[in-house]
Amino acid sequence: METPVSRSHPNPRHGVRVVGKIRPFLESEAARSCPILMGRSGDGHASVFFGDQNRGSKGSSKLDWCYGPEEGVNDVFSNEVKPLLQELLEGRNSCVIAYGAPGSGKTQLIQGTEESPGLALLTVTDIFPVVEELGGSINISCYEVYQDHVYDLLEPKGEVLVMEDANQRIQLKGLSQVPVKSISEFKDLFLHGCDLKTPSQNIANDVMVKSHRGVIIYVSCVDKESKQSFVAKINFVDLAGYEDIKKKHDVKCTLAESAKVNKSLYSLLNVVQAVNSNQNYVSYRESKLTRLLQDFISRSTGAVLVTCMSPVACLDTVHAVHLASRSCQMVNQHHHDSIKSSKNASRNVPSCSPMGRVRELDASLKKLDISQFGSIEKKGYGTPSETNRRLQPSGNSSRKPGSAIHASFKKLDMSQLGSIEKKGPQHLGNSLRKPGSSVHVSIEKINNSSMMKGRKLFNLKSPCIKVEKKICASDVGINREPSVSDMDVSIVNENEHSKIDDSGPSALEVDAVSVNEHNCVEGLVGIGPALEVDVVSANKHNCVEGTVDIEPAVESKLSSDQHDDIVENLNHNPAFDVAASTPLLTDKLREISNSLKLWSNKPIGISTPQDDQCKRKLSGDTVDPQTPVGLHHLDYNSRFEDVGTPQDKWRTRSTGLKKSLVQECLTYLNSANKEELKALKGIGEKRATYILELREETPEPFKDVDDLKDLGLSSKQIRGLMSKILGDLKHDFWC
Ligand SMILES: Nc1ncnc2c1ncn2[C@@H]1O[C@H](COP(=O)(O)OP(=O)(O)OP(=O)(O)O)[C@@H](O)[C@H]1O
Repeated sequence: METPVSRSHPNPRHGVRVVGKIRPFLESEAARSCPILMGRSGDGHASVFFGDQNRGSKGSSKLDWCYGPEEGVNDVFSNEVKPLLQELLEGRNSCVIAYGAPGSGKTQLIQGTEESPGLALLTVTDIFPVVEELGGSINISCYEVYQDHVYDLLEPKGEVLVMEDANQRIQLKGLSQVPVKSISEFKDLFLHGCDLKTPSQNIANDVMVKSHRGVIIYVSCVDKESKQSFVAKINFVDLAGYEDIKKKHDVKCTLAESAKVNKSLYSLLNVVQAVNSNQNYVSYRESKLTRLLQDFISRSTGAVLVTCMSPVACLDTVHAVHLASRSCQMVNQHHHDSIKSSKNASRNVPSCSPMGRVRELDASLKKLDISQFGSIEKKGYGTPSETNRRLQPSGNSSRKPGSAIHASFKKLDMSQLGSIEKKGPQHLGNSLRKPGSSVHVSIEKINNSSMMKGRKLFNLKSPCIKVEKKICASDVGINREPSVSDMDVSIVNENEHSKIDDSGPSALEVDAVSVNEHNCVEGLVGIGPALEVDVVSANKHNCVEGTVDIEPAVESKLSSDQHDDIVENLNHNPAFDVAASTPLLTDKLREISNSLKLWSNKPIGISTPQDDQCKRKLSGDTVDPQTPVGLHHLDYNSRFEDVGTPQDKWRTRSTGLKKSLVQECLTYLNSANKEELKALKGIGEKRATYILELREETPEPFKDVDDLKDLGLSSKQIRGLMSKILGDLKHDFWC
């Protein structure tokens, strides 16, 4: 273990720091080999190494910082928690989360013991005198999240409801707040009061359960300067242990229980990642845990997620740290910057739209350290140097301001999980392009059966080329900042190997394209109405990896055999195993599969003007791609209206129909009067009154089906409720 390096404090402390803490060896572990090692850099970051035997699942992970076994809880407190307390006393919420595999020291870190206090007790000890001096007070709540339900640990009653008020603050209805008048009172309540039989144990009949537990410390004070009173809170969360549910299972808790725990942990890490990469949409609603933490984890609050590790590497720990690593600030900083510039460059799709959200979520995948997915690297591709040689530009590489970029992506081999190779770059010389001229990006996706292709010409009021990495500015010589927002390509990062072309009519659109130093295209690529490639990123071997989402084809359709082949390939791709522990990727794979199914189900009656060209390209001829003529005039409706059986049309529309029916139900619940509400299945006097109360706080409290869970309704009850509403609507319609 190396000597500690002093850690830099980001200032101000916003977002979530993801740090590691390796606990000391226990007696039983001392004799064992394969310790976890760490390295810390002078610029305030750390890497955790897992040793040779874990190399298969990636030998190291980056974190925002890491504390070694020789460092105590006090070190974590002074470096990570103290800066948050400063903010707490100024009225800002914050949060400290202990995450990790079972037995990694989470409870010891958060709760500790009388002799060796954890972070929560150290916090109260630290702030108590200050709050007293300010004439303020401290209250606490202790809770447990078990199977996506929240329970009070200090005054156990029914379930605690997690709700959002009119100011979009989270209210924990039914969670008691107990005043604490001294540090010893806090100790009694926190260390001993919560150790009685918990609600989850009651539910599970005394069986050992896996649940998240937390203590919220509320500080009520009067601001010295403004003389205004405020309540700020800090939440200490001891998460249930992350466990690979595929391995031989602990008989004490069920598989379903572990799966639920992992799901909530994934959703938490997704939230942390979204916050740290400054995404517009943060999926707090994914689980009760994230909903509960909504007020504590945001860009405007400070938080720290401590990834606890046993000192001996085991697979659960390795996976837990890898997952944490993708959410850390350091890993997401670049992505944050690129999203920011992407937003500046502006696109037609507003980021708050569902598609925008999907794209932002997908974009986050790109910032995964791709070597995590080493197993999906395209084999036989040559070393980076070989690749570079092959990709040397053949023409004059100098580029003038305003010149055009032609990024051509060829060969989408679905069996490689959507690997896209940028082949045969050619420079078209000093193709001058003035502001207002166009960029032609051609996207071509060809698998063995020449699936599809398409391209986009988009107009630029000014060049939108951003120079990055190893690009020599004099070589490129292009304006670095787009000055006009009217452009379809948000970011184009190019290097000296990029190819230029500025011909062809408009057909498809591309969101963001970047080229890394190995001449690989990476970024977020959305291709208009015809195709959809969400995330593409490149690894160091010049292979593009990521998630590819393909929307209904325009030019050709997959036969069911082709579809099965692709799904089969995806299923047999070693990456799929890795994906199982990487929720976003798994979700995307599911989406790919669904999209492909949908696709193969739809007969598309569009002629395939590019067929010949596809064939020519497959046969190896280098031909500049041509935009499908008139493709952009077609919208989905016109494409599907005149083709297929009524059943096909129904399938095409049913998703939209379902969504609108759900929306109808929510609108009904947001507007029905008390009597109408009470006439619904599952809604009695109490719930109807409660809904009306909610409406007073927020005019439309139900925006999502998940919101109905806040009424304490089970999924079955929600289905019954919706059936009743829809039944009534149907009745009204026919009468
Ligand atoms: N800093 C430490 N110093 C000494 N022992 C420690 C330390 N941290 C943890 N331990 C010991 O390691 C063991 C596991 O710790 P702990 O119960 O905190 O893990 P956990 O991650 O909360 O486990 P679980 O997920 O099963 O609740 C305990 O025996 C604890 O005493």
